[in-house]
Amino acid sequence: MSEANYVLALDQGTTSSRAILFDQQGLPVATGQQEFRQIYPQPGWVEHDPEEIWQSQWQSIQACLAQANVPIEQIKAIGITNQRETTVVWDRRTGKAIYNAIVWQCRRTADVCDRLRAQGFTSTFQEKTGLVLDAYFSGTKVGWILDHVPGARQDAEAGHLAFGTIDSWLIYKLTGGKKHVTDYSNASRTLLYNIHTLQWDADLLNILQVPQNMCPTVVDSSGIAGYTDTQWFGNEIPIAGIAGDQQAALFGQGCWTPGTAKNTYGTGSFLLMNTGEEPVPSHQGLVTTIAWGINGQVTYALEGSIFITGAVVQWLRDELQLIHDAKETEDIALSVPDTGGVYVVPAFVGLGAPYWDSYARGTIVGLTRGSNRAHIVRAALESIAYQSRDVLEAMMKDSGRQISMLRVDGGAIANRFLAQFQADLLNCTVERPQVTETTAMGAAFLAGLATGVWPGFEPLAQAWKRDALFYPSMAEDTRDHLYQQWQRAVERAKNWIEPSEM
Ligand SMILES: Nc1ncnc2c1ncn2[C@@H]1O[C@H](COP(=O)(O)OP(=O)(O)O)[C@@H](O)[C@H]1O
Ligand SMILES: O=P(O)(O)OC[C@H](O)CO
Repeated sequence: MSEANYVLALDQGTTSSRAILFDQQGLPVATGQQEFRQIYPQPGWVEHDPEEIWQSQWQSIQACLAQANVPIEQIKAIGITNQRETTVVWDRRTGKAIYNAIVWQCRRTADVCDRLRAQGFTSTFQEKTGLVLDAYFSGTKVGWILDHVPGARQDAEAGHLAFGTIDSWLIYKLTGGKKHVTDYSNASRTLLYNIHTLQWDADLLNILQVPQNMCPTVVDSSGIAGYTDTQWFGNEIPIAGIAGDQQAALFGQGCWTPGTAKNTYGTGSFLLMNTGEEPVPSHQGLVTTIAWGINGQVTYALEGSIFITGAVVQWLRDELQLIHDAKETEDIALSVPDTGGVYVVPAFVGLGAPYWDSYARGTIVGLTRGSNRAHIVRAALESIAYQSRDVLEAMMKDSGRQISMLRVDGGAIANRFLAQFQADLLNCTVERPQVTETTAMGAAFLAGLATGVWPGFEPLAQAWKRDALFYPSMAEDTRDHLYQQWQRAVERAKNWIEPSEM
């Protein structure tokens, strides 16, 4: 009997760590999931404890393997995918982080970015990294840790400290401290990596005051980066896939050719379009990023990063207490024909693409005596689709391509009202896969490609199966009117707080 082959994907997300075992058909056969603490030391600041991240990831692996009951020898590879930009600095001498991980959502370095912009560095960063000078990305977070942890700067200059995004941290742990690596896609989110020369950029490291010796070695997204230490699984399993979660989802959605695009609806939303082997600069508030690198050849993408989408539904549940469960929002939204002119702009942590306004804050406009719970719930769901349209419009302008089909995934797009409204508002067909764990699937694909579990792209394409198509059916004038009103609502949310209030 021939031996079965499996690939273990580790999906380290913003609120939980997941482990999913995929069989050779690309189907998930077992899952483990573990949440961990969100730490909010001040308004606008978000941290995670790196040890808790690791522990939750390890617990999720154990739960997954217990469920699967598959011999370890049949796990041919591990693929890692992660919340991006979140920054860990650890001491090589102890293997311990010197400060909590500063999370992508954290706005603590907004003033540093303001200063750098005022000094005229916007285009330097944009040209070299494809990114916007924003607190979202890792570079200013590393600088903050070096400036605020006593002795850190001296230790960094002496070569004792290592910087990594979450993929690097997990690989460091899994390999028993032997490897300090990251892949092209994660490196491209740091503000320190030149996406054209494919090197850490000396000028940028100098501007942000980060010693180059702290940076990980950049490796392929699909390729053996190291082996797990025997303390974890008994045998050594190759770590053969690494990608930031949004790039992994692009890969898992089968968006392998230029012009194909996906949107993920989780806490935030991330719309990415594959642009092929040439980086496309953005003039519309998007970022240019590396999708993946295979055999040293990188594929680029345009990305619109939206900070709050599914999280607006959590806010309806936890803060406003208008709902008990996210699922209820679908029926509630459908109980009214429209929002009665109400718009929710969920700029809770400022606005990301295409506005990049750290000082925007959330607002509800258009309220009347007749506005009720259903209108607000519906407006909150619609805000997810409007923000995605803001980004899709920018993407079509930047790339010069039409997007007539959008692949979607993530927890919130299970909502059929949202999926249909999205198709209507974009005037584009929305295509949802059966396996919505496309992020983990992408990481598994990258790892399985490198280790011969899948000999090429053809079997991967067969593993992707459609669940549903949503066709646009809204009248053009209705679509235009709704969207124009949304844009007016966004204007009300922009530039709301003072820098001193951060
Ligand atoms: N049926 C639903 N309708 C609307 N939003 C939903 C629904 N189910 C889940 N969500 C939202 O989707 C998000 C969870 O999606 P997930 O992909 O697990 O996110 P993440 O990986 O960012 O934690 C939550 O913010 C939740 O509020
Ligand atoms: O953990 P997620 O799924 O919310 O994704 C976070 C993104 O990678 C941030 O850029």
